[in-house]
Amino acid sequence: MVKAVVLGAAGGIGQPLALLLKANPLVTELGLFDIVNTPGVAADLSHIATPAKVEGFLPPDDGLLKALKGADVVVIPAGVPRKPGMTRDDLFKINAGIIKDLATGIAKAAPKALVLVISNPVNSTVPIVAEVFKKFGTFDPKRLFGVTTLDVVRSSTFVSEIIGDLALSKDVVVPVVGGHSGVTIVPLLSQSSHSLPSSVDGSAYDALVNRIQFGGDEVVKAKNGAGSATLSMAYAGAEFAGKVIRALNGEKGIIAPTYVNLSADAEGGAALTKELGQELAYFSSNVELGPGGITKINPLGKITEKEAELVKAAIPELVKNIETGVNFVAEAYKAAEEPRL
Ligand SMILES: NC(=O)c1ccc[n+]([C@@H]2O[C@H](COP(=O)([O-])OP(=O)(O)OC[C@H]3O[C@@H](n4cnc5c(N)ncnc54)[C@H](O)[C@@H]3O)[C@@H](O)[C@H]2O)c1
Ligand SMILES: O=C(O)C[C@H](O)C(=O)O
Repeated sequence: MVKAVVLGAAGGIGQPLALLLKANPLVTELGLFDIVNTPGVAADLSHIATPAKVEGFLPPDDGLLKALKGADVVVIPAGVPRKPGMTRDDLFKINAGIIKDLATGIAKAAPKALVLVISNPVNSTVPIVAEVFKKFGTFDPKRLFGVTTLDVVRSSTFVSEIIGDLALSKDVVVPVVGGHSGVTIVPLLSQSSHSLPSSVDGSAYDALVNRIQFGGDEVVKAKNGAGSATLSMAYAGAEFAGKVIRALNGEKGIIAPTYVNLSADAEGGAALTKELGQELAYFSSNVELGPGGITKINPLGKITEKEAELVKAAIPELVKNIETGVNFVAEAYKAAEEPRL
């Protein structure tokens, strides 16, 4: 029995993601929350012949808390997307407050849930969720994930395109580490499950790395003001949520890269910190998943000099993004009363 909840379920990502979760036979209950349209989305999905019982909630009458009650997994794609010319950090002003409020709801109604954050800027929204949970005394780093799967999906696709066989893309695995924006997205192409042709060196290698780092911009530009990646993100979100749910269900040996608090596994965090050469509270790396969330954070392992340079370039940006998230919550609570459950 698994209850999954989508916060922001009526949006561009939320709707197809809810569809894919409804299609997941392991999901037995699906709660949908948004500030608009969830009753309609829920009614529509509820006619699909799969096990999940679907319910939609709106803000009145504690809709958020009702949607979250009993949740095992909460996926958050709520918030505004980019338009051309914007960076993900430009979304912080609006999305930070939305994420803080939703995290408050989770702390109150589903403190044991596994929480998967999609809303941008992920490098900062994940620390916001953690800081809110700390205020409520419910923070468990093993249960909090920044969803970076789209970068992994893009890497698989772009690498198989270069190999010349898109049919391979479902098998191509490229670890992507760091964070989820521009230079913080670091593909470890040397660890790709499928070797790149030897022609992919020098400028061709740089172009591939750049395409993976800025794949989001490609979609934002093509959508021309109508938002950012939604369908590929829903696919990626469902893939990651599917892994988390399989692990929750007792399946062993599930590994995925995700942006996590490095205290989730003190030993793994320390090993990674040593590799990075400096302390960082959050970083995306391959993690092993179990029924309670993260069981192990894997270090980067053997990387090339070029990849080490990319990691080095990501660190100052990550430090800044993490600090922005942490400070936002500190400021928000400064004047306000301490939260109470
Ligand atoms: N992590 C990633 O790889 C990744 C990929 C794509 C998009 N994103 C991010 O996901 C977010 C959503 O993108 P989208 O294209 O679905 O946007 P969208 O505007 O289509 O949908 C967002 C939804 O959030 C809802 N919402 C707003 N405030 C809310 C609140 N307080 N509570 C609940 N719901 C609320 C809106 O009503 C809307 O339905 C954006 O921040 C975007 O940048 C992340
Ligand atoms: O690019 C964006 O703003 C959305 C998302 O983070 C993406 O990578 O597609």
